[in-house]
Amino acid sequence: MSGWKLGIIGGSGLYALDGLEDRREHTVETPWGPPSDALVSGRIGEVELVFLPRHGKGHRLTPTDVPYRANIAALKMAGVTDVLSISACGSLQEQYAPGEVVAADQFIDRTVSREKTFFGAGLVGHVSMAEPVCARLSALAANAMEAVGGKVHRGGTYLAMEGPQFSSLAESRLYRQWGCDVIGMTNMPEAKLAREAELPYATLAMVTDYDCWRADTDAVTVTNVLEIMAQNTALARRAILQLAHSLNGTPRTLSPQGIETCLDFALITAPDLRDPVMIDKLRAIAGRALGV
Ligand SMILES: CSC[C@H]1O[C@H](OP(=O)(O)O)[C@H](O)[C@@H]1O
Ligand SMILES: Nc1ncnc2[nH]cnc12
Repeated sequence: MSGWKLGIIGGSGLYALDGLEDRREHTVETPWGPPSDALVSGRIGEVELVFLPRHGKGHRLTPTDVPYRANIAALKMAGVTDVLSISACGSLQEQYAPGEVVAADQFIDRTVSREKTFFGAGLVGHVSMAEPVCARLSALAANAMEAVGGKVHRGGTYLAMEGPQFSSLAESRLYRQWGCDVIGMTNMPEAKLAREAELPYATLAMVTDYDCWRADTDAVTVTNVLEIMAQNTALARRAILQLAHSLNGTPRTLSPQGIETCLDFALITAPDLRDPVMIDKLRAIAGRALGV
């Protein structure tokens, strides 16, 4: 086998992934509860994939209610090596038109009502989020998206808002002044949790609308988003399969950014004072670093 096992988190409009060989569905449980839905696993040649619809099939979960910790833990427990998010997003800049893709590499987290860490009392950890995205995975995903005809902008800042309401005009203008490129409701704390689980993470943010800041363009609605996402989804599916095809024959090596060992520099609680219950719970995502 190539050693690649891609975890794919499908966002709005992407609730299933066809075309996998040896397709299986597993209902799983994690120490943080059940993930958004059953995991669907399969392979393309030698590359394994595990698909999870972020909002559940039929889009049952709000961005606030998505069980981000359980989702990342379920993918880690399934043995995935890398996590690629596919997300709908609003454009905050003229140059990102609906139908195009931003391979975002930075985030601003404005979410306020979510569990954002696996750590806690009895086992404290602080990972670096200076480079929140795995540059290698992001480039591979961007290449795959371009190979199937997508227009990709490499790099960009994704503003994660709480939602579920879309932004006011004043907020949208503020985020533009901050230099943000796209806006969505889900990539945080997902990217933070992936890092805590030592999983390389990247996102293809698929532009569906111009939010509400652009003169003479109607403000975003779910109807606009789903209309564009219907076209984007076909492209996203092709890009995922292309990514897997492109990795066949390339044995996986560790991420050049050291993401798979980042907890070596993150755990601060004195070993003899660590809470055994927390250690046991964290075994699922941090067993390597904890030596359990
Ligand atoms: C249906 S529009 C708003 C919704 O779409 C995006 O979700 P995802 O990132 O899972 O594609 C956005 O973040 C909101 O959750
Ligand atoms: N304009 C927008 N704001 C937040 N999330 C979105 N998802 C898609 N479009 C969005």
